[in-house]
Amino acid sequence: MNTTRPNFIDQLHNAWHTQNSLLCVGIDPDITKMPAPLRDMPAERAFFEFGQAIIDATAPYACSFKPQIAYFSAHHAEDALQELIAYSHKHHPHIPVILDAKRGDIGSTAAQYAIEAFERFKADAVTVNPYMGFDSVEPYLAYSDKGVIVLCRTSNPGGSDLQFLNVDINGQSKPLYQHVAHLVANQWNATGQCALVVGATFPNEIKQVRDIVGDMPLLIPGIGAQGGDLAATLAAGLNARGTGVMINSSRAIIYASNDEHFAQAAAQAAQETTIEINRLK
Ligand SMILES: O=C(O)c1cc(=O)[nH]c(=O)n1[C@@H]1O[C@H](COP(=O)(O)O)[C@@H](O)[C@H]1O
Repeated sequence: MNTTRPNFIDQLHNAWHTQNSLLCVGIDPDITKMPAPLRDMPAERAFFEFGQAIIDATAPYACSFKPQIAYFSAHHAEDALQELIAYSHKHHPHIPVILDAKRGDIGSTAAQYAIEAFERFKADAVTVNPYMGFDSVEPYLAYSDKGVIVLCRTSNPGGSDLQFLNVDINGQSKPLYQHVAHLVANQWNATGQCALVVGATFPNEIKQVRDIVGDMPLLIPGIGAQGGDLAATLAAGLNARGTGVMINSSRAIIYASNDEHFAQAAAQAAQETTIEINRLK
């Protein structure tokens, strides 16, 4: 369970300040959107080269990286993901890497997923689904220096199917996502390693969550390709210190261009997004 990486929450606070950035660069490699020379390579090699170029190009503008595991595992490219995270740790050690896996299962299986995230991939944090309750999240919390980022109010339209249902807690009715925010803030986060996912497509709900969780970090996907409102998101999500958020953008940055200058285009998109975030905050 030992790792030489610093504690995720400390890394994040450090990156917010030293990088002057609240931008999380999402790494969702899709071979069909890559430049021609990469499309012609075996997936494993293409994913690593693409990811490496994106990481190097966007590192000056990022507070975190978030590779999405499905893009790799769907194409038998988990080794490329592992290599990419090792590359990021080596060349950009001050930038935390979040493994977006959205895991959720009974404790014994969750323990294996935790090994996968933290020992195999050596991620600094992982996204998890709270639907199966506390014992499904506990195995990740056993890694005390790692971040555990719990889905709360997701960015997709279907998130409302369950997360918006009212639940009765001690005679008080509230939407399920608010109950998740309360649970994580008041019970699951005893070790201070938790964060929550809230979508930029729902700024009103981000505000509700921020009011419940105090300064807890929020991972906020949904700007860029999903059309979330950046200004409203920042107004709702920043904590009292003007930080507290990882504003994720994936496709709008990594596919800013699909010609041979894709990395330069990604750097420019990341820089512009960071400048815009800093202007609005
Ligand atoms: O946990 C996530 O990262 C996540 C949660 C959520 O509610 N919505 C959401 O889009 N995501 C992820 O964030 C990324 C968004 O990508 P773009 O829409 O291309 O910026 C994808 O990797 C999604 O899987």
